[in-house]
Amino acid sequence: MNQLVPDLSPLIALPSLLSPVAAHIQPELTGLAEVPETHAWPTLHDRPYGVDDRVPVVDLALPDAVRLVGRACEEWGAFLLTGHGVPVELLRRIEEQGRRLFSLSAAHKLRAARCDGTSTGYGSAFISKFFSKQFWSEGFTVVGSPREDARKIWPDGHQDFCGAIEEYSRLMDDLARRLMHLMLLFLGLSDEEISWVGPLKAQHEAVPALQLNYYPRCPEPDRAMGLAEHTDSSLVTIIHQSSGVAGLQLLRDGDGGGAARWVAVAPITGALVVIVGDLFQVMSNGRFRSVVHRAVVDRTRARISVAYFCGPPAELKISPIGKLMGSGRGPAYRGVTWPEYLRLKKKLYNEALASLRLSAGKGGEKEKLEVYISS
Ligand SMILES: C=C1C[C@]23C[C@@]1(O)CC[C@H]2[C@@]12CCC[C@@](C)(C(=O)O1)[C@H]2[C@@H]3C(=O)O
Ligand SMILES: O=C(O)CCC(=O)C(=O)O
Ligand SMILES: [Fe+2]
Repeated sequence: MNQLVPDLSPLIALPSLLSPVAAHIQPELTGLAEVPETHAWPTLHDRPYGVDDRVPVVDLALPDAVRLVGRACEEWGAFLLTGHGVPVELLRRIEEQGRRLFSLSAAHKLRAARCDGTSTGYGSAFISKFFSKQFWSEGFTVVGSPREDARKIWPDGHQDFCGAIEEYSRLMDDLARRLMHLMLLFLGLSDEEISWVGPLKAQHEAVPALQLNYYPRCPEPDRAMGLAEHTDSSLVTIIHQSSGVAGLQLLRDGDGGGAARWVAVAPITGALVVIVGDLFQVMSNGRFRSVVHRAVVDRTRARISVAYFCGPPAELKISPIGKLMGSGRGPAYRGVTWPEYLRLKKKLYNEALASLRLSAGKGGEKEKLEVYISS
């Protein structure tokens, strides 16, 4: 899929008009009879819907998982994953803890408000600052340990929440590494080429990043936006979504240059959603594309999603892998570290990836293979 840069001009907010903290504070949305003007999005249905498109479902337990994962990443930049081995009980637990958090009063949740200068805690997703309309959602961001923020909310009762987040992050990290291993095998790297960088992983641990999203039910779902279109900055993202409540949509390129369309990701019980992130697009020199996605809301049911962002260790520069460039082709992107890229994303939003692009002919000198995934 081409890197789609949406035309945000009608919705761009004048940041100076927003107070620094106001952007993170949501009015109580549950129970409103209509969508207030502050949350009414005029552009929700600007693109057609691909009602016949089916997001691929990949069973990780199948012997040809490498091909299935690789094809889905090439063609869609995302897929539904079954056979992943993550216990249903853990998915239930993390969702329950999410509901426990979001059902607290606004004042209670705001004890852990994400403020300017901090990147963790309770508030709207940071991309909300690029829009004049607010999202119909609330978020809770964890980077590293959840304990400090969770203690602000539950001085004595944070153990269950933190235990679930920590166990979930561990399992998601293992799964993300397994998936990236398959993705690199599909792209033509050998086990040895992937595993020689294993020791790097031990030296520099990647910091887990996780986002709990809560989308209250909405009286006018055609007017409200849960989470605006974006790509993820990660290498890969794994999402668990409430079963039976649809909301996640992928933007799919039109065939033969036709109009791009939104495709709904079915909320299949127990299936996780895997999304290719911007840093994998860089690492694969554009062979796998990060997919533009968004979340819409439901009239009768609230929805929860838990997104795990797998990124590289902070010190490691991610560059296009030499072997994937082919003879005569140079790197399409300059190398970047995860923290540097997150900063770019916060400044440039959906233009961050394009800002790394090297123009043709420039950057012929291949940067050294810098991947860290162990076998
Ligand atoms: C690791 C991260 C990815 C993320 C920024 C963050 O530091 C934690 C929150 C993540 C999230 C979730 C919602 C969409 C998104 C674009 C955003 O506003 O915050 C992503 C960020 C990202 O992928 O850049
Ligand atoms: O709610 C969803 O399914 C999408 C969440 C998402 O895209 C994100 O947290 O980055
Ligand atoms: Fe996302």
